[in-house]
Amino acid sequence: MITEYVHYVVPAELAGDFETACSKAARALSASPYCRTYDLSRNENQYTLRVTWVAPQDIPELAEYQPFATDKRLEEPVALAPTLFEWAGGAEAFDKLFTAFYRKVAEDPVLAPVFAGMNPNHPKHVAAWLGEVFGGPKIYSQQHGGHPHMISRHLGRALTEEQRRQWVRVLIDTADEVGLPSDAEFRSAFVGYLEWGTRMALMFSQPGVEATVAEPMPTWGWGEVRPWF
Ligand code: HEM
Repeated sequence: MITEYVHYVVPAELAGDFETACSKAARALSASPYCRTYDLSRNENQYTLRVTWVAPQDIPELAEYQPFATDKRLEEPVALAPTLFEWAGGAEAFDKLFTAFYRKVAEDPVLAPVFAGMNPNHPKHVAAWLGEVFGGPKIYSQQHGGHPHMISRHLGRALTEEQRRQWVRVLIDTADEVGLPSDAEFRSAFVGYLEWGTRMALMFSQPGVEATVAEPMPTWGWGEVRPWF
């Protein structure tokens, strides 16, 4: 495992082009089996790209922006925090969570009608989605159509705030029931993603919304609080 940092100084008039190139690079990073996490931070006209690679080969360049790269370095992480996927218990934990969740959904007066025509493999697909977002294998991207497919499954559904809240509430109850880690750090990251993800799903589902489906998979990390390990 290795972390790459690239520091860029980009003139204001090229900031838009730079960010477009970064979105393109994000899609490549998201699809790369060698890339574990990435993020881009900005401070006025300075950007820092941080990428954690499984192996140091296959590192793509933002070629046209190399002239603006002022510093590039590779670091062996001293102690890399486990991914949320690993901390949660891996693929088995996510399968267990969503199998139990959709059993409860079928009995829930608010959610059952929404999922009445659900594909029987839906729980497995959502488990693969969340596992990948949380740093697990890129199964949803490689086998289930990735971000475009997930977004397209919500388009036009006109979900309501009541349904969104109930989805979150039932999933949190299920997480307790199946014994997902209950430490404050994991739960804060978990609930943070659920809040973000469900609000995005609600937004994309509204009538007339045309989503940019070609966005890369989101990746979720520990956020402000890291685990004690
Ligand atoms: C963090 C939030 C969410 C995530 C990660 C998520 C994930 C997904 C994924 C991955 C799919 C496509 C499954 C496939 O590939 O077959 C999907 C479909 C769907 N989602 Fe969501 N979803 C979220 C929020 C919601 C909410 C809040 C609702 C409604 C209350 C909802 C309703 C649906 C429905 C009805 C489908 C289609 C199910 C089917 O026919 O198979 N989703 N969702």
